[in-house]
Amino acid sequence: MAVRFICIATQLALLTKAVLVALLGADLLFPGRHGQSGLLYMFAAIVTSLLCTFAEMFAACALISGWEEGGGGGDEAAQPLLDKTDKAALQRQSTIAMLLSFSAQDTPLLIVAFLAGAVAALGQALIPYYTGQIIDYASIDQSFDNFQWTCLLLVVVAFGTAIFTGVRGGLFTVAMTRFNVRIRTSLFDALMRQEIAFFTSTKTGEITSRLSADTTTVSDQICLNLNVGLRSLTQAAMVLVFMFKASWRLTIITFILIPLIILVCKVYGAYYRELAKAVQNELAEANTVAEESLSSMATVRSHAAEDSARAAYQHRLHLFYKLCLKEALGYAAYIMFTTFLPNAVNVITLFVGGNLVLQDRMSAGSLVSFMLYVTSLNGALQALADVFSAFAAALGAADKVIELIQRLPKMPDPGGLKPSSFSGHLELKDVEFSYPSRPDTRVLGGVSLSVKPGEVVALVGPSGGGKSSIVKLVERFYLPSSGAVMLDGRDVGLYDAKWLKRNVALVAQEPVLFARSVRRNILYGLEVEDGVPPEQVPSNEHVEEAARLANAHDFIMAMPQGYETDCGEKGVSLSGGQKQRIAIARALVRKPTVLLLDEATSALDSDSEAVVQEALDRMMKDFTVLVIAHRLSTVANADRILVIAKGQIAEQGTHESLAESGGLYSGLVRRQFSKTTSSASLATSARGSYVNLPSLNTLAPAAGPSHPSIAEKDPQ
Ligand SMILES: Nc1ncnc2c1ncn2[C@@H]1O[C@H](COP(=O)(O)OP(=O)(O)OP(=O)(O)O)[C@@H](O)[C@H]1O
Repeated sequence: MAVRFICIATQLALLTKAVLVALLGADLLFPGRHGQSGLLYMFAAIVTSLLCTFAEMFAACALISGWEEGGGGGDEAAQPLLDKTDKAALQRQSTIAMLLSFSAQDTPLLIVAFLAGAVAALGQALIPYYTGQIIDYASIDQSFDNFQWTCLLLVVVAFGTAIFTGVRGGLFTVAMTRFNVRIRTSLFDALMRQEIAFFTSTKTGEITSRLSADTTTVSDQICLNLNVGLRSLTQAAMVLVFMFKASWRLTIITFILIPLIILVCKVYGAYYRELAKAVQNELAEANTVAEESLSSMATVRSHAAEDSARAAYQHRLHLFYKLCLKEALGYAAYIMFTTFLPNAVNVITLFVGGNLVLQDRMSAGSLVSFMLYVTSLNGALQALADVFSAFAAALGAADKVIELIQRLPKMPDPGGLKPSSFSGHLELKDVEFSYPSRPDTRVLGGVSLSVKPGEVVALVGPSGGGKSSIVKLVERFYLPSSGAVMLDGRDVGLYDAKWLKRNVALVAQEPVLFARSVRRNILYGLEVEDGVPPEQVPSNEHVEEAARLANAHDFIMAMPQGYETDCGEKGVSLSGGQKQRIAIARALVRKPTVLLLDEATSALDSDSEAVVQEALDRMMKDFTVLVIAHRLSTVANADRILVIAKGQIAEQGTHESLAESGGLYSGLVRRQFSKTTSSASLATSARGSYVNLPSLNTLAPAAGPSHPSIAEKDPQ
């Protein structure tokens, strides 16, 4: 409301100013008819001009900083302006504060850059001044010495201006790069802090778009425009001083255009900001669609879904294109206006200035200087206008980046416990759990279990029963809705995160390797860069020992560069079985006390499975193990078996006791054996003597839900 009031007042002031300027113009064109009233008109016009300018600037700043977005309705006059800010407005202010704090670290650099810019601006203003003098010395005074001396001075000034302009540009580019690195690092740090649920509920394309496109927009646009903005502002200020010196009358005529330009910037800035936000969102959507297909190319290919993937991407690109067209139209209108404006100013100035020269109230050289000043001022103002709209676009992108940087993880920070002795007693006490993305679906309903040190406990049951969710809770990827997950009698959240991940190691269903050497993949999370003291980083011997235990050493040594062989992006250059064995070595090199095995062989073919399983069976003797198992041999060898169905422990006991109980487990075993007979005959005929035991959890219990086969679950 306050901003709107200022706008109305500005319009009234503009009207007053127009009348005053008209009177002043009459005085300039027809001297003497209005006596000394010209001076009075001039002062009045300056005062109103300044008022208009400040009012417009204030309104524009309010708009850009987001105050106005919270406005509208209610008893507005009774409330202070900031009381009416909504979430978006507060976000905008905190965005600006955060951006300033990012730049603050480069203050000395920016000060030097600004000073160099000020000197360059002075030089820019002196060039037209000396140009006018040269014309006067050559045409009116006909003084050859002065002419030559001023030409020399002009060369020196031009040279100095070029040097200081270069220094300013270089320093701002350095500041821009530092800002870029800082904002990306902060964003990446913030992402690393987020809870797992954030990554499952936010599309990866959206996150990477924030990290790549938006941070680039923010850093490039803000720094570049800060540079251009400061340069233009100092240039405009210097030029105005020289303009007044050349002719105060003409200066006032050109001065009337400043509020007009600011008004255009304000309207265009608001429009462009919204549009830029929409364009960025649309691009992020398109990226997400592309990424979904590209990251699952095998699935796309195996379903011959290339056309639908292309159509989905094209549809998104089309929406993006339409928005860009709208943006281009807005930009075209803006460019037309800002191109016409300087020419109009030139014509008016020439007309009035020519009259002043004819009336002997101004020299021809001063008029030439003045025309050059006007060109320079126009350039500076136009650059300021561009800066204004580019800032608006950058702030749109910055809002999203800063929002993400400031996002507080929805998991409490882990504690700092690092006990020197750890027996590995794992307990779940009456744990209830729902995923944050589906709070109404109860995944675990009051699960209590205890795995004693050195014990091997197998979790079996139908797909979707909640087995992996138990493992995720032990890993503290999520918090239980109620109940507690405990290690050695203490809540898992009390332990130091790094300590926990070293003592409780997970071998997941789908191992993920990174584009680095085999050795570094095994050492993942245990390097000096991870904050591990050098003496605690496992040695090469330890890495090889872990690889031997994981049945991985031989195939690693057979690779061209052994442990230094690059695994390729996501481990593409390795087979599923090889990746899984490296993942097992990665768990073993930590020398953990508790091992969590989440169907570590389910995604493998039977040959790989046999090798991996052998490694797992060997490991299980030495650790406290919670294993989600689908091989009968693993389950049968476990000290205890828990059958998890519909989020609860349906049965528990040893293989023998459960098999005889006639319950869910015995049904699973019976069905597995009946399948085994047919699988065995198939397997023996196809591959010799190895028998591929089918998955326990792919066999539906009589009363259990239907569930996909492993082949269906295979994410490819
Ligand atoms: N990230 C998630 N967000 C929401 N729901 C999930 C998530 N992960 C799993 N679920 C749901 O939780 C339930 C239990 O899943 P969970 O993976 O724990 O079962 P499981 O017994 O391990 O199954 P499987 O043997 O197929 O791996 C399922 O209904 C599943 O759809």
